[in-house]
Amino acid sequence: MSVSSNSVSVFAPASIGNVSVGFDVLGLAVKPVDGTLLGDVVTVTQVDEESSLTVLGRFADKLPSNKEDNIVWSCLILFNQALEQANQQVVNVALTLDKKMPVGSGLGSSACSVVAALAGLNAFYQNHHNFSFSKEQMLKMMGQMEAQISGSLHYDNVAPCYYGGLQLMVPDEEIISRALPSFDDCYYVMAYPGIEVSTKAARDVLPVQYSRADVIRYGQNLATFVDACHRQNKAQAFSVLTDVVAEPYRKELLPKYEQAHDYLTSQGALAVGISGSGPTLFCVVDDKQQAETFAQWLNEHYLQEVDGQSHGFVHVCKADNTGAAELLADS
Ligand SMILES: Nc1ncnc2c1ncn2[C@@H]1O[C@H](COP(=O)(O)OP(=O)(O)OP(=O)(O)O)[C@@H](O)[C@H]1O
Ligand SMILES: N[C@@H](CCO)C(=O)O
Repeated sequence: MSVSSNSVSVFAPASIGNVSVGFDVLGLAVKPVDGTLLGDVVTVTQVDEESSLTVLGRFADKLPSNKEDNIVWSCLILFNQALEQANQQVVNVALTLDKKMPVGSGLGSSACSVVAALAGLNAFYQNHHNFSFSKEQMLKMMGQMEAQISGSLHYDNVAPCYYGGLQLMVPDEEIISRALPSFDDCYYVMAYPGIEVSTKAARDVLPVQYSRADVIRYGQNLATFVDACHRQNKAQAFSVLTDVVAEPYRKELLPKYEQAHDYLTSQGALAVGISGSGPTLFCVVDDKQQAETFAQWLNEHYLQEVDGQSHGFVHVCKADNTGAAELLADS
C-alpha cells in the first residue's frame, strides 16, 4: 500500500474477545504467522472538498451502503467534535476503509474499523497538524463507538486491537485496560466458518442470572488464568480456560462447534474456545506443526457453505503485541 505525503494509513488487528474466562473483560490481539493482514486499514487524506468515505476490500459489500451507517463515519464525527472541544482546527478528510474483516465474525470486526479510523485520524493530526489526543482519550472514544455499533459497552476487542497483546479491563475510567503478560510461544488457530452471528443476537441468548456454582467457577478460572499469566505458567493458564458464562449457551448458535471442540481437545489442544461472540473458533497449541495440522482439519470440518459458497478461512496466528500500527509507504 502506498501512502502519499498528506495521508496516513493505520492497520488495526483482529482480536479474541473474552478469551473464554473473561467475559467482556479479557481480549487478545492476534496476527497470522504468514504475514497476512488480518484486520482493517483506514487511510486518512486531507482534501479541499467535503469529507468523504470510500469502502473497499473483500468484505466491503457486507457493510451498509450509506456512509452515515458506517461506524468509520461516526468515528470521524466524534473525532471532529473532540477536536472542536479542544479548540483545534478541523480539516476536511477523505477516508478510505479497506474492509478485510468479515462482519459478525467474532474477530472484532467493528473494533478493527473503529480503532483503524480513530487511530488513523489521531496519527494524521499528529503528523500534519502537530496535535494528538492521549492513548487513554482515544480508548474512551473507541469504547463509545463500539458501544454504539454493538449495543453494549465492552472494551475487550478495542483495547487489545489498539494496544496489542493480552488486555484485562479494569473498573477504573482513567485506566480502562491493563496489559497482561501473554504466552508468546503459543499459536492461536483462528477458524472463521463463513457464517454471520451478530454480537447482539449472541448476547440475547445469555441468561440474566447465573448459579452460585457458576459464579464461583468463573471467578476461580479468571483469577487462576491471570495469576498464571503473571507467573508465565502455561499449563496452569490453559488448564482453566473454560467458559461457563457464554459458551454453554452460544454453542447452539454455532454449527459443528461442539464436535470441533471435542475433537481438537482430544488431539491435545491446550484450549479451544469461541472467539468473542462467535462464530470464529480459536484453538491454542504451542507447537507449529500441530497448529498447521489443526488448521487443515478446521478447514475441512468447521467451514460452512452459504448458498453454495464458502466465505470462511483459517489462520495460524500468534499474539500481536503491537496493536494498531501506521503503515509505511509500500508496506
Ligand atoms: N465499518 C464497520 N465494520 C463492521 N461493522 C459495521 C461497520 N459499519 C457498520 N457496521 C455494522 O455494525 C454491525 C456490527 O455488528 P456486530 O457487532 O455483530 O459485528 P462485529 O463487530 O463485526 O462482530 P464481532 O465483534 O463479532 O467481529 C453490523 O450490522 C454492520 O453492518
Ligand atoms: N465480549 C463480547 C465480545 C463481542 O465480540 C461478547 O462476548 O459479547
